Amino acid sequence: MTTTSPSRAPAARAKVPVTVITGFLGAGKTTLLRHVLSQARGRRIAIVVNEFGTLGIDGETLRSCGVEGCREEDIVELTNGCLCCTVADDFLPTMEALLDRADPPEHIVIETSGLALPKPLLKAFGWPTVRTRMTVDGVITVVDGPAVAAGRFADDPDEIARQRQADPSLDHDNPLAEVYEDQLLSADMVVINKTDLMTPEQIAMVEREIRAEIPRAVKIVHAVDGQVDPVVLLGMDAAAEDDLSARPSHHDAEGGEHEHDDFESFVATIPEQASADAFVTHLAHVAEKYDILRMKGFAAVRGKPMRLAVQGVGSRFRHQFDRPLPDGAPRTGSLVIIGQKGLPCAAIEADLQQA
Ligand SMILES: Nc1nc2c(ncn2[C@@H]2O[C@H](COP(=O)(O)OP(=O)(O)OP(=O)(O)O)[C@@H](O)[C@H]2O)c(=O)[nH]1
Repeated sequence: MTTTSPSRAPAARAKVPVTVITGFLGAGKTTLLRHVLSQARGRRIAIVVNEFGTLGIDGETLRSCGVEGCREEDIVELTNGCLCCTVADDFLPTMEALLDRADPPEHIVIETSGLALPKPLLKAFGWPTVRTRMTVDGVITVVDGPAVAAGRFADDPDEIARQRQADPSLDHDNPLAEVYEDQLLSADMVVINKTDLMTPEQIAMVEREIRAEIPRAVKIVHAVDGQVDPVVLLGMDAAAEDDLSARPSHHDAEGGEHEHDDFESFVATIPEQASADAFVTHLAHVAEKYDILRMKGFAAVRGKPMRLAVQGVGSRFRHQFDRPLPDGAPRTGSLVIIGQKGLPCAAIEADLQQA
């Protein structure tokens, strides 16, 4: 026989489960979220999207997902900076507003920005205004498998040894490694994504590396285009907000301060392009030349009534004509460009003026 404390049961049942999806820039979070929405089977899921960069492209991508039953008002964007820094101002009021709706969501999924450290967000679920009303069902960390296999998030051991002589407290020389590590350490489940671009040996190696990184038993799944059954992703019942000490973070070490000063982003306006393929080839070249981490946005192509959506992670690009450009709209486009601090924005912008 199971016994339940009568005083706890109703409150526990009333809590709305919240799944947090984290993962570095371009790992495939929005793609995974689209898949979840396409498989929602009538379940009322609200989405909160936070982006680094102000164009709101993830929100747009999700809104144009074309999934039946996916309502525009269920997608809320927070573009005022990284969630981990704006918890009290933006995040909590947004969550409360969702819960106060006449038809509150059955499940909320939060997509954090690719540069967010998830721990401050998890801490926010302990705040009195939301603590009794929602719980973190699970933290899903999406990993760009090929990027890990290529050593994108690895430190350089020689460089660390050299820097430690000057500063013994230093534990990373690669700013990407810090963000990646924090995101892994907060996970209840890790999705190794983009396995279509990996050999079985690379997948096994990345899985071993991830297991070595995380001190707890965490489920690891593999995916192509984020296609993991929502039954696996949602309903983990982890109550992560009660388990924060098992999820160490660089944010703790920094005394709760976290400026995103290792990275920078800007928006470039793009003239109408002569050809989609030539444009994307040029973008890949620019990404490579300036070591750009992420580019995403839209462009107009001569003679085409549809808008060209482009997504670049490093120098790997995907593009598609996704929707009609409004009549009379200027035939220019916009791209968000994100890189490490010191990105030569003016030079990149100049290179992108080629039509
Ligand atoms: N080849 C391949 N590409 C993928 C896969 N999953 C996602 N992508 C592509 O990777 C790019 C980035 O995917 P997103 O889902 O936008 O990544 P994200 O993590 O939401 O990106 P940010 O929000 O900018 O951090 C897009 O061009 C996707 O189509 C995959 O499994 N294989």
